[in-house]
Amino acid sequence: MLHLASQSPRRRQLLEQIGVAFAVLQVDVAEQRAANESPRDYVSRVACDKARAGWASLDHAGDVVVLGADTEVVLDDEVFGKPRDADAAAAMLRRLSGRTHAVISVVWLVGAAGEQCGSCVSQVRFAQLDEPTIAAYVATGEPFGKAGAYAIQGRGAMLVEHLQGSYSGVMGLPVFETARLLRRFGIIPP
Ligand SMILES: Cc1cn([C@H]2C[C@H](O)[C@@H](COP(=O)(O)OP(=O)(O)OP(=O)(O)O)O2)c(=O)[nH]c1=O
Repeated sequence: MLHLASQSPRRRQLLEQIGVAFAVLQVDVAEQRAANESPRDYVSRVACDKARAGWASLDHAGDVVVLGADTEVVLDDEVFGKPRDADAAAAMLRRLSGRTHAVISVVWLVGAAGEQCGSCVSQVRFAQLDEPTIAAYVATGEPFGKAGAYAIQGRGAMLVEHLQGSYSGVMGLPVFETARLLRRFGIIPP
């Protein structure tokens, strides 16, 4: 049985999209990048921490596999997590305006058979955003709870001029890489 160690509705939606049955686990993991930790290593560590915390919370009866994932926006080696308020959201969007940033998504599966990960890095180019556009977007409330203060699956799609990489990865769970892992763990057929 697959357990999703995530509160993200996007991750639930993407797993449902590929027809996988799963249960949701609540885990609480600190998201704090260490000094000298690369953005890629940071995202991977947090995703792994989520999966391990989920695994630790279960009694391991039966064939249990836990999925943890993390997604962050990276610009100039700076990691943009979820904005804490409207000012922080507007500041992130100002920084992303007219530039190309990376979205790193890492997924870990933890089970009795061991631990494995998959990852993807997408490049997203934002249109030039003026202040009224930023203010109107923040006022929709959509930036909250989203890394980089936007949602490509929502109104935020209007800000994205170009995407190279994985749409589902930007949304929070790279489906291709996730499916490959789920096959290896016997959750979906080969
Ligand atoms: C860039 C981008 C991010 N996001 C979301 C996906 C993730 O939910 C969130 C990044 O935060 P995460 O810390 O990866 O995930 P989370 O806090 O939502 O959920 P949990 O830790 O319980 O697994 O940003 C979008 O929905 N659309 C986007 O376009």
